[in-house]
Amino acid sequence: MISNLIKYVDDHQEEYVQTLREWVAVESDSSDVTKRAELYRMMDMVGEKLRKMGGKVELVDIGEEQLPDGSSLALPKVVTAQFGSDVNKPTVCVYGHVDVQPAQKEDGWATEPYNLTEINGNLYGRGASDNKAPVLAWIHAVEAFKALDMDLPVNVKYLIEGMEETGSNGLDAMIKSQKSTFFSDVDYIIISDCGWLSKRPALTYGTRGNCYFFAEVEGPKQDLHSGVYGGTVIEPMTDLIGILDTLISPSGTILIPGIRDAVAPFSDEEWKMYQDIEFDVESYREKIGVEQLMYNNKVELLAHRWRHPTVSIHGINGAFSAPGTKTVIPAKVTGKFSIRQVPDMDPAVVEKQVTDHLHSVFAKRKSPNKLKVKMIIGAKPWLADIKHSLYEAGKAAVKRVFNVDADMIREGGTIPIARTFQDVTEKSIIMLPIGGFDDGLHSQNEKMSTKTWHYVLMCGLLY
Ligand SMILES: CC(C)C[C@H](NC(=O)CN)C(=O)O
Repeated sequence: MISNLIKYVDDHQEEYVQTLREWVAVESDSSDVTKRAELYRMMDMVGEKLRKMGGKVELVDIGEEQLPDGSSLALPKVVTAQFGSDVNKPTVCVYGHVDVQPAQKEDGWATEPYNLTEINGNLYGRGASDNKAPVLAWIHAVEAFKALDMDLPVNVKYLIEGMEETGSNGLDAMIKSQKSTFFSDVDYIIISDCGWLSKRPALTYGTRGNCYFFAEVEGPKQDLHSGVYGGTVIEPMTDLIGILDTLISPSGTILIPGIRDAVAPFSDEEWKMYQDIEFDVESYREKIGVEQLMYNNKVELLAHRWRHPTVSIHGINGAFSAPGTKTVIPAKVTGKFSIRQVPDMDPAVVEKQVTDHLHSVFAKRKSPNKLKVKMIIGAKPWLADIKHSLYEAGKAAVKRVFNVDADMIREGGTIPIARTFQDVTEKSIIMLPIGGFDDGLHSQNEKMSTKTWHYVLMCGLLY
């Protein structure tokens, strides 16, 4: 009986928050190699949780990653688990990740990022929304059935990884190698690694891809005093900023030749769908805290967020960034930027276009410094068929829990493995967001609302 399940979930709220608190306390930052032990510990905790629920659990070794200094480091194991193997039932596989983006209190957090703190119905902590609470929601859904000794209506598998935030290293190969084993009986894949667009619940049918680049400019043997040497050497930082400035215009036009050639045209049907979505551009602007957006028209804004490519410059390694006034000329600097790409762009083509473009503009500078360009992540975009029965089931579950129709949305961010699931396993995927529109993913004060978490967990039960 669904009412027993809902009562069980209602009665276990405190326990759920406590488990999330324990998970958030683990600094499972996949981009920081010094935190790797924490990431290994996190994967063990996930395995343990699923094992205690009676699942058939494996921690799958996916090999090593090569670090820029030439050394190698073991990737965190991928946790797989299985609940039920009834051939008369469909099998769904829930994918999620438990690694997080970096976070420090000094970045401007109001609370300690790794100490889950509840304020006015929101749970603040790094990874609370991206993606620890959503992973736990799916675990708690099955746990409720098990605890009440109720038969699961479907067989459930889990695939939980620890490298999503750095491009899901090693996971492509694991999925390919397990196509005819772990994935052989999987009918559908569910991902809850995204957020709603507004206060309305949503279903997500597309994500952008991500090509992440390092552009390194190297000059003198060591850092130099700008008073002693300034004016006599061609500075790596000046070169780097010069070439980064040729990537995108102030109004957002990407300047890399050919980059938009493969972008699928924006159809009238899409235009109509975007037009029908309830979305207030002005509150979006206010929430971000900017005076002006690139587009004030709802359709154009959503289109540029979801289905046009863009360039973002993320940082410069080697640059002086402390609060003081060091007067240095850095000897070697690495610019980090990424291109969010959309159907039908291909990361291999983007890699060549970007590399050729940067070398060409650098050559024009006639600088004696050395430029190296490397693509670090090459994750493809993903798009689902919203007419698939998976989306019909999703819409029905949302309608039953929230009593409103789900917004059909796309995601500007990337879930690197989504497209691999689709291409390799040939199974259909649905994204059921368990994050609020204002959760602050990757940002300061990331949070999960207890209400959203609770209600979407119920959607999971009904799904
Ligand atoms: C390739 C990126 C690092 C992936 C990352 N994914 C998410 O945030 C999904 N929760 C992104 O920046 O989009």
